[in-house]
Formats: sequence, C-alpha cells, structure tokens
Amino acid sequence: MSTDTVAQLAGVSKRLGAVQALDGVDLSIRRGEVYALLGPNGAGKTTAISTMLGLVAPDAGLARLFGADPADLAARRRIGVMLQTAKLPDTLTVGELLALVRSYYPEPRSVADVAALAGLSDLLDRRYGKLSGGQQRRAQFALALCGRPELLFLDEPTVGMDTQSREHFWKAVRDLVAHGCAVVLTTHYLEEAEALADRIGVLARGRLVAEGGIEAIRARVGQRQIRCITRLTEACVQAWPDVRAVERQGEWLHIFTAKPEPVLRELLWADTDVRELEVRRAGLAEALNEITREAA
Ligand SMILES: Nc1ncnc2c1ncn2[C@@H]1O[C@H](COP(=O)(O)OP(=O)(O)OP(=O)(O)O)[C@@H](O)[C@H]1O
Repeated sequence: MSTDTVAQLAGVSKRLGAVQALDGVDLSIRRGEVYALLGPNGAGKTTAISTMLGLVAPDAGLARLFGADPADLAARRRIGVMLQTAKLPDTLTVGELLALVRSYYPEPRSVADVAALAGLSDLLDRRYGKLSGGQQRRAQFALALCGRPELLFLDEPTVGMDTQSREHFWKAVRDLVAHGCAVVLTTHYLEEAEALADRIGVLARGRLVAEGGIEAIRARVGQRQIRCITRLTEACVQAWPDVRAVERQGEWLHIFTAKPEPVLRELLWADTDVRELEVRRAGLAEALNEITREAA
C-alpha cells in the first residue's frame, strides 16, 4: 500500500443474504482527496464503506485503514464517520454530545471550531431529539469532526439539509480537504459529487464499473445534448437519422445524439426560426445512467 493511500479495499467480495453486495472490489483512497462512491440504490456503496470501517467482514479480499486492520484502535482514531443511521441519545444536548465525543480523543478540535465548521453554533443547548432532520445531520457531521480526522466517511451526508445548510456543508468539506483531510462520500445528489469530488467510483451490482475524475467519467459517454426552442414536434425530430431520443420540457426541445453535426444541419434547415440553440456533452447523470446500464 502506497504511503499516500489512507484506505483500501483489495479484491473485496461480500454476500449479504441472497445478494452479492460486493464482487471483487479494488479501490484506494488517497491522502487529501474527495472520493465519491456513486451508483444506484443497492449497488453496494454502504457495504463498501462498512467494509472499510471494519463493520462488515469481507468473504474474500481485505480492507485496510492507514495500512492497518480497520479494527486497529490507532487507525480508527484517525477517522471520522457519518453513516446513514446514527443512533444518538435523544435527551442529550448537542453541546453534551460534543463534550462526550471530544473526551475520546487526546487532542480534540475545540467546540467553537467544530460548531463553526458544522454551522451549529446556535444549536449547542438544544436536545438532539428535538432537532429537525437536517439539524441532526449537521450535529452528526460535527461529531465526526471532533477527533481532527485525516479521513472522513460521509454516507449520504446532506439528506434532509436545506440549500443553505448544504452549501455551508460543502464549504466546510472544502476547508477540511484544503488542510489535508481525505473524504469518502456517497451521495445521490450528483451536483454534490460535482461540487466536491476529485475522483468518482461507480458501483453497479457490487462491482466497481468505472473510476476517474468527473470529466473522464463524463467523457466515457459520447452522447451530446442539443437544446433549443423550435416549433418542430418530437415525433418529427425523432424520425431523423442519428437521433437517439427527444424530450420536450415546456417550450424547450432536448435532442440526444452521438452525432450532433448532421442533426444540427437538419434542425437549422427544417426550422429557420429555431432559437436559443445549445449543444453540450452529456452530464454526469446521463453518464452514470449509461455506465450502469452497460454494466447491467
Ligand atoms: N443485512 C443485509 N441482509 C441482506 N441483504 C442486504 C443486507 N444489507 C444490504 N443488503 C443488500 O445488499 C445490497 C447492497 O446494499 P447497500 O446498502 O450496500 O447499497 P447502497 O449502494 O448503499 O444503496 P443505497 O443507495 O440505497 O443506500 C442491496 O441489494 C441490499 O438490499
């Protein structure tokens, strides 16, 4: 394992009941990077994170945290974790929870720093059980930061957060990463992956089917999208050669094609009043759909 690798799965397979949740997964998380693990529901993202954390024992292969077994206490002290299900005592205040978790670490982050990073400063006296869903997620994020982690595991961290909280959260993650923290992130909000991730791993049915930077993942899909305002009908455009799909959204027509040039020529010829014409590469969502469809 390279000294730059902070967490690793090597040839990991895991069966859960009748499901092959992970099937020969190899992945490495490097120091100071944000690695987003993406894929449809049930693809194996949570199982992959749980295996890195030593909460799930692999049937084959191995997991490493800072080169050690994930159960190793010294390695565990260097991580922070925010899982989808957090069971915290409802009756304690946020301040009391922070005091408790900070007491596990020899040199914890100060309450003021943690509260500022997680946007919690005005919630310290509130009981955890009385917080809204989004506020509870912020409290869980704060708890994950107490031990000054070098590696943070964030499993769908912004579910339930409003737009402002989510933006605050993204800024905090960027600050932490700028100071050398690595992050493993799962999310179904692709704009979150686009905003934060240095690298993306795509899981489908327990296999890592694509890995790379956002542009590299997008570039795997040759498809382009033409968007315009036109009086032409969907059926008319759909009949042209090279047109893969057509969708109308209000006054906009979206045309999907791998060969935009001949489609554009046809479009400009068929409707000389066409307006607001745009051509763009497929987005991350379309790329992920295509990659997971191919894998299936
Ligand atoms: N304890 C379990 N027993 C049986 N099957 C399980 C168990 N836990 C998970 N699974 C199955 O393993 C597969 C992978 O689940 P996992 O939770 O890792 O997916 P995920 O990618 O995190 O999904 P989501 O996006 O919905 O959170 C799913 O088919 C799930 O139903």
